[in-house]
Amino acid sequence: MNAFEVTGLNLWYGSHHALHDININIPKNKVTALIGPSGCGKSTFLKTLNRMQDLVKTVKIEGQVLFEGQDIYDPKADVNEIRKEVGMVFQKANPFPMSIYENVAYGPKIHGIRSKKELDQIVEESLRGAALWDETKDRLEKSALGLSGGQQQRLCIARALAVKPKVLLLDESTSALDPISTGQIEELVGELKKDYTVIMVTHNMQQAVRVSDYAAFFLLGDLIEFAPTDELFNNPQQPQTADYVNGLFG
Ligand SMILES: Nc1ncnc2c1ncn2[C@@H]1O[C@H](COP(=O)(O)OP(=O)(O)OP(=O)(O)O)[C@@H](O)[C@H]1O
Repeated sequence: MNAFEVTGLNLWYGSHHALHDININIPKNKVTALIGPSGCGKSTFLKTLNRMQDLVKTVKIEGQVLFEGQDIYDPKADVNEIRKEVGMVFQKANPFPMSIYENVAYGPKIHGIRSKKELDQIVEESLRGAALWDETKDRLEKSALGLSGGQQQRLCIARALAVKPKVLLLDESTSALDPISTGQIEELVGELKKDYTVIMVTHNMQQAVRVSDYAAFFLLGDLIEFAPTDELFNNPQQPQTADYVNGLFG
């Protein structure tokens, strides 16, 4: 079963044609890594999956992106609902300057949940889901800005989980972290795929190998190859993929 079915996707920033005719089916409840050299369109593609590109004025998009069979670019599609179902965590942790509890409760409150009991439960579940509960349960009222970088990034994952998404998009979410925090998030991603589809941009090929089930290799706006991660790294079908995974460029 696929989470996303993308057909003939093209994207321009003004006159710059940044994604060329992308066709890919991204499987549900798996981890898919987007890899490729800097500037090849990984983040651009990731952001087409929850319409984050709508925020960039010069962007033009053609083609189709189906999420669970629904066309997310249909003029009648509800963008807020899409962004609730397809959550995103960025490269740099960006907790709100408020308590740990309020960071996680923020999204559910915006979506209309008022009951303290229900919010308490969502906060606990989300922090547990992000492997942060044990470290924070005694300091929920303390500022989120007092957490370490790795804890802040897991808090951002908890914040994304709190609105009960189906998909998590991670845009180089470990690139600013030390190896121990990176390892914790990689372990967490392995847990998350039981309940969520995870799509992650990573610069780090070892990370893609460690964490992902499928990998998509982008080069200069083209999707060159998409395959189970083992196959893409050990038996690439395209010469450009072979050169990249063998470290010839990038
Ligand atoms: N908001 C924007 N406006 C104009 N051009 C952009 C914008 N964002 C990205 N681009 C251009 O689109 C191309 C793809 O960028 P993108 O950030 O998707 O690449 P990437 O593969 O994620 O790179 P990196 O690994 O360095 O983050 C680049 O040429 C970039 O300069």
